[in-house]
Amino acid sequence: MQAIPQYLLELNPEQREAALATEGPVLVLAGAGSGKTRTLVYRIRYLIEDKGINPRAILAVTFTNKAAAEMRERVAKMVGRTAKGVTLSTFHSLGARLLRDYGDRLGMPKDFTIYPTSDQVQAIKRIVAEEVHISATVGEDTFDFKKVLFTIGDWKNRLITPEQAAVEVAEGQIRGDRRDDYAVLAADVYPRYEQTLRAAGACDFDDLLVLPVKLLREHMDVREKLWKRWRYLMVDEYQDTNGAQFEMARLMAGPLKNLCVVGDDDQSIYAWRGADVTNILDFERHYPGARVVILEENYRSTQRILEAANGVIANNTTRKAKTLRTGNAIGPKIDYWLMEEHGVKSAEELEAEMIAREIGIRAPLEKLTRGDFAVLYRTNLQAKPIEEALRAANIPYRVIGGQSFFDRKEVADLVAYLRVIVNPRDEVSLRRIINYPTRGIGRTTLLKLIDAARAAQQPLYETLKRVDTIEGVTRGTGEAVRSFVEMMEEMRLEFHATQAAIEHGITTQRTLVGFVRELVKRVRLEDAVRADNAKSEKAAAVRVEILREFVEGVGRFEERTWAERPPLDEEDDWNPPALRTFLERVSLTDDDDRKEKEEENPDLVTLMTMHSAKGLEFPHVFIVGLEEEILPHSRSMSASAAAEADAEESWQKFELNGGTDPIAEERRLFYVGITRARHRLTLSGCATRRSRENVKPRKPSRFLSEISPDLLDQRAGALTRQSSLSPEESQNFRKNLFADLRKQLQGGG
Ligand SMILES: Nc1ncnc2c1ncn2[C@@H]1O[C@H](COP(=O)(O)OP(=O)(O)OP(=O)(O)O)[C@@H](O)[C@H]1O
Ligand SMILES: [Mg+2]
Repeated sequence: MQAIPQYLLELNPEQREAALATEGPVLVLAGAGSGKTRTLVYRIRYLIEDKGINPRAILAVTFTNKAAAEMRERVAKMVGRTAKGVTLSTFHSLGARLLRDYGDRLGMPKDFTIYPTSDQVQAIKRIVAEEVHISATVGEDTFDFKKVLFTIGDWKNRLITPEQAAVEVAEGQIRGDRRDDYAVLAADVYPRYEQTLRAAGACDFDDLLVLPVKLLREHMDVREKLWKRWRYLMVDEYQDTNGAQFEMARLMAGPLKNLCVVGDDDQSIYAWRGADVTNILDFERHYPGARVVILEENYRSTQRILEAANGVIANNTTRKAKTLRTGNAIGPKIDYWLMEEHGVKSAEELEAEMIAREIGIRAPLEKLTRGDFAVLYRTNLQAKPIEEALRAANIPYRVIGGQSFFDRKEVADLVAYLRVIVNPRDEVSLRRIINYPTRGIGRTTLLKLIDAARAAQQPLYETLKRVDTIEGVTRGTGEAVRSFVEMMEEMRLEFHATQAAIEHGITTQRTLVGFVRELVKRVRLEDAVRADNAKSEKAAAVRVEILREFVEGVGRFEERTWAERPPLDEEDDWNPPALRTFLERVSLTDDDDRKEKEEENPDLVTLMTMHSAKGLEFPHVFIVGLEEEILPHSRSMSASAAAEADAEESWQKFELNGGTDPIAEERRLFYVGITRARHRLTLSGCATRRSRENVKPRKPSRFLSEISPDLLDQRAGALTRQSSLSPEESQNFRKNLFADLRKQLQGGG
C-alpha cells in the first residue's frame, strides 16, 4: 500500500477517510467547526498532488462568494499556482457561467441581463397593471408586488414550471387553502413574467439555477461535455441546497457520481429560500452506496462556547442527534450584557458603545487585530448603531451584505445605461433611463411608444428609432426621442469598437473604464445626481463619489482580469475583460469590489448577519439584539415592518414555508452564530427600545435561557462605565498600556 502523504496527517482519521475517498458519492455529516471545509480543502490537494488529477477537472461549490473566496485562498496556499485551475464557485455563478456558454440552446442571448429584485418588481408591476386582474380578496390598494415575486421565486427554487404552478394552485383552491389568494395571482403572472424576461433577453437570480437545470436535462451533448470537464465535484454547506441546486449537483455529477457533499443539518438556515434539509438527510437514498463519514471533534471553539451551542440546539426536537466534543481549552465565560438606557442614550446606542469599548480594550490585551472581531445580528437594519459607535471610536470596520452597492439609485441608473448598450432588448433598463436625466420624454409618450412596440411585436428600442411613424407623438417630443436614440447608437458603436479592440488584443489594460467615463460625461449623469440631491450638498457629494467609485470599479475589474490571464495553453477558460462579464459580476456579488480593496487592509472589524456568517470563524464574536421578536424574529410582524426589516427573509419564511417550524430555524440560526466564535463570545440585548416617542420594554430572547447559567457572566444596567475585565485582566491591561506609552515616549525622543 502506498504511504499516506505527510500533510494528510494534519487531519484526524475520519477526516482523512473522507479526503481519501475520491471515487463515488461521499457524505460528511457533522457539527459546526468539525473540519468539514478543511476536509474539502485537503481532498482537493490530495486529488491534485497525489492522484494526479488535472485541477481543471475539480469543481467545488459553496454558498456565498465570501466562502468561495476563502476556500480559493486556502487551496492556493496549500497547492500553489496550479490550484488556479480548480473551479471554486457559488451555485449561482456556476449557473451564470453555464448559461453564458450554452444559453443559446435555450434561446438566451450571449449578453443576457440578470435582473436584480428592483427590476423584477418593475416587470411584475407592469404585468399586473397591463395584463392580469387583481381579485377582490387580494385588494388593489393593499396589493404587494414582492409577495407575488416571492411566490414565483419559491416555485422556481422547487423547479416548478408555470404550468405546474397553475395546477398546484388549482388543487390548493379545491382544498380551500387560504394562502392561495396571492398564489392564484402569482400563477397568473408567472408565465407572463417568464415571457417578459425572455423577450428582454433577461433572467432573474433563480433562473441562474432553473435554466441550467433545463439545459442539462434537455441537452445530452452539453451534459457530456460537462461530465468530461468536471470529474470531481464537491459541495460545501449541502444542508442549504434547494430543489434546483440539488438537481444541478445531481446532473453535473453524472454517471461517475464523484460527488462529495459536506454539511450539518443543525445549520440549515435557508428554508425561507426553499432550502430543503432532506437533501442532506436523504443523501444515502439519493446516492445508494454512498460512504458516510461522521465527524465528532470540534477544533474551533472553547469548551464553554461549544457547551452553550450544544445546550441551545438540543432544544430542537426533530434533529439527527449528534455529539460534538472538543479538546480545546475551557475558555472564559460567555458574557451576557442586558443594556438599559441611560440619560439621553438609548439602550441600543449603549450596547453599540459597549462593543466599541470592548474591542478597544480586548484587542491590545489579547493581542488581537481588528479583523479578529465580528459583530453578528439578525437583520441588516441592526448594523447602523454599531457602525456609528465604531466610527466614533475610530475603529475601522466593514459591513458585509446590507444595501448592496448595486441597489443604490445612482449606480443602478448607470448600470441601466450599460445594460441597454450591451443588450438593447432590455426593456426594464431602457424604461428606467429613457427620461433620466430628464429629456422631455413624458409618461404619455412612453406609453404610446410601448403600445406601438407591442402592436408591431418589436422591441421598444427598435420602435424608438422610428418615432416619426408613430401617431400622436408631438414634434418636440419626437425630437427628444430621436436625439436620445442617436446618442445611444453612438455610444453603442463606440462600445462595440472598444470591446472588439480588446478582444483582438489591440488594446489591453484600462480600456472599458475610459468608455464608461465617456458615457457618464455624455449623459451628464453627475449633474443629474447633483440635481436629485439638491437639498444637501453633502449628500450630493457622497452620491457623486459613489458613482465615481463604481466607474473606477470597472477599471479595477479590467486590471484584475488581465492579471488572471493564465498561460496560453490553458486559455480556453479565460476571456479578456468584457462589459457583460462586469455587469454579470455586479449582479452576482454585491461586495466583490469592496472585497478587493479590503484585501489591502484586512484589519477591519466585520459586521454581518448570522446568515452571512455561515462557515466563517472569528476569535471574538459579539451577537447583539438577543431579544424576543428579533431572535427569534417576530412572526406577527406587519407586512410593512417585515418588508422594512429584511424583506426577503421575513416574507418567505413566514408566508411561504408553512412546512418548517420557524422557531426551530431561528434556533439553528443562533447555533450558527454561537459556533462562529473561537475563544470569546459576547451576547447582548436591550431591556428597552425606543420607537419614536415611546420607550418599550423588551424581553430577553428565549434562547438565552437554553444556555446553562454557569457558562454565563451576566451583567445588567447602563454598563458603559463598567469594565468587562476581571480584576486580573484589568491589571494586565494597565501594565501593557503603560508599557506601550513608555515605548511611544521613548520612540518619539
Ligand atoms: N484535524 C484538525 N486539526 C487541526 N485543526 C483543525 C482540524 N480540523 C479542523 N480544524 C480547524 O478547525 C476550524 C474549523 O474547521 P472548518 O471551518 O473546516 O469546520 P466546518 O466543519 O467546516 O465548520 P462549519 O460547520 O462552521 O462550516 C478551522 O480553523 C480548522 O482549520
Ligand atoms: Mg465549513
